[in-house]
Amino acid sequence: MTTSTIFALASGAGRAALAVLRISGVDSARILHSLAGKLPPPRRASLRYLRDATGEVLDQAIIVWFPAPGSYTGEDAAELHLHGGPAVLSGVADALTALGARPAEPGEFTRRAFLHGRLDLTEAEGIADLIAAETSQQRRQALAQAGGALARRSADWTAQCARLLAHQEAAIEFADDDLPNDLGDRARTGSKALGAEIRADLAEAPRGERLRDGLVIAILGAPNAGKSSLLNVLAEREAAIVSPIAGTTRDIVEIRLDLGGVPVTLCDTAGLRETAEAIEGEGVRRALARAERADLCLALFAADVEPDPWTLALLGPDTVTIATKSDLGPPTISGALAISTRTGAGIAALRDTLTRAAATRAGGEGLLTRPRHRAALNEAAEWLDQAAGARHPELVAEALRATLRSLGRLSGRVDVESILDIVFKDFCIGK
Ligand SMILES: Nc1nc2c(ncn2[C@@H]2O[C@H](COP(=O)(O)OP(=O)(O)OP(=O)(O)O)[C@@H](O)[C@H]2O)c(=O)[nH]1
Ligand SMILES: [K+]
Ligand SMILES: [Mg+2]
Repeated sequence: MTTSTIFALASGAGRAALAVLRISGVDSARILHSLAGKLPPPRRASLRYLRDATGEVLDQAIIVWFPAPGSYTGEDAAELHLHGGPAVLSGVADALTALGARPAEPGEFTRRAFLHGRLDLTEAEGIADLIAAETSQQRRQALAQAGGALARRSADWTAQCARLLAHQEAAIEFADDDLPNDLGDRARTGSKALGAEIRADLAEAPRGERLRDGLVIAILGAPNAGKSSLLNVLAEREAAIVSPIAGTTRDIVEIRLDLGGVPVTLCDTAGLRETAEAIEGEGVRRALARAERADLCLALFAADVEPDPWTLALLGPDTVTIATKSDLGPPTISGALAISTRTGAGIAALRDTLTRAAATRAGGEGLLTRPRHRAALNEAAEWLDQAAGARHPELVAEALRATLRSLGRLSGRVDVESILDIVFKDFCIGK
């Protein structure tokens, strides 16, 4: 299927104690042999001198030989555990190129693993997510997907659907016989049940997608409400400029937070007010746009001023009302969580509230983690509705075949070329 032999640095770039270089493809054995001498036993680490064609020693390295099919890609493959210096890496890369290997494209190792049936598309996506995971919950979700949680579910749906189709086709086949024949009814009721099963998982899809993407929380309020001060307290560093001058913040300032395992982008925004000043006006426009896109807004009202109409207009189910500067007096708005960045009062309670809010929106690992999954399964569920409602046996069978195609798109068994590029473009080189 693939004729070239590829190589790439599988570990991080830059000077390091070790660097792991990975090789995969039909020429791996020959290349490893000319670089390091006689091949070591499969999957056993051996210490070797690596030499180029002139016999010059490039490094002393640990090498591991993975003959096909027992490798990550399913092809003949090898790993070189080198000393992580730039001259070692360039020397070995030059030697590999001279021996006929070429640098890998991003995600090419995993793409080959997919093509050789080592993993399905959802497992490949899980690996990309695992590499990108920043929090413990993201890691758990990615590990489950890489370990085949969605692949197994999708294989189960596919098997159920194939069985329904077989019943339906049998019903068509034996329609003229005198045999009692409820197979067609079974296919229709089974389609309905399978559709309901898929829809139950679809209902949970937003959580998995949100955990993968992370939540966006925006801080909003009038100028001097204490937005930047709050961002700095939650970030535990001076990320944004704080000053007594109203209209200090103009650009959106973003920091990353880990709220109980849910990754969050917290955004500080320009104070909301009517302004003739062009730059501040643009800041207000951006603040409102961010509020629109945010999963959650923190609406801030300072104790020393009356609530402003701009911030009041934002209140709703996805806002947390916060009374700031509680050291200056009682809240001016009811139902608010009172905080003071000056004394630290209410900050721990706010952190708890935010962690709970994050957990309801993205907490717990989800089975479906990408819009691609949702699209394929929505399509499958719609075809199952058609199968359940169709009168003509041929139409039931046709709808079930379409369901199989939609499910195949999820695992990557049909329409492969069109989805491969979308999935593997997110990968890093060496994976
Ligand atoms: N007394 C008191 N002052 C505070 C508190 N939090 C912030 N301030 C002060 O309020 C002023 C404005 O704070 P910022 O954090 O810059 O307010 P902001 O909402 O970001 O303001 P803009 O960016 O201009 O919209 C600063 O002088 C802060 O020191 C607080 O809890 N108590
Ligand atoms: K300010
Ligand atoms: Mg500010």
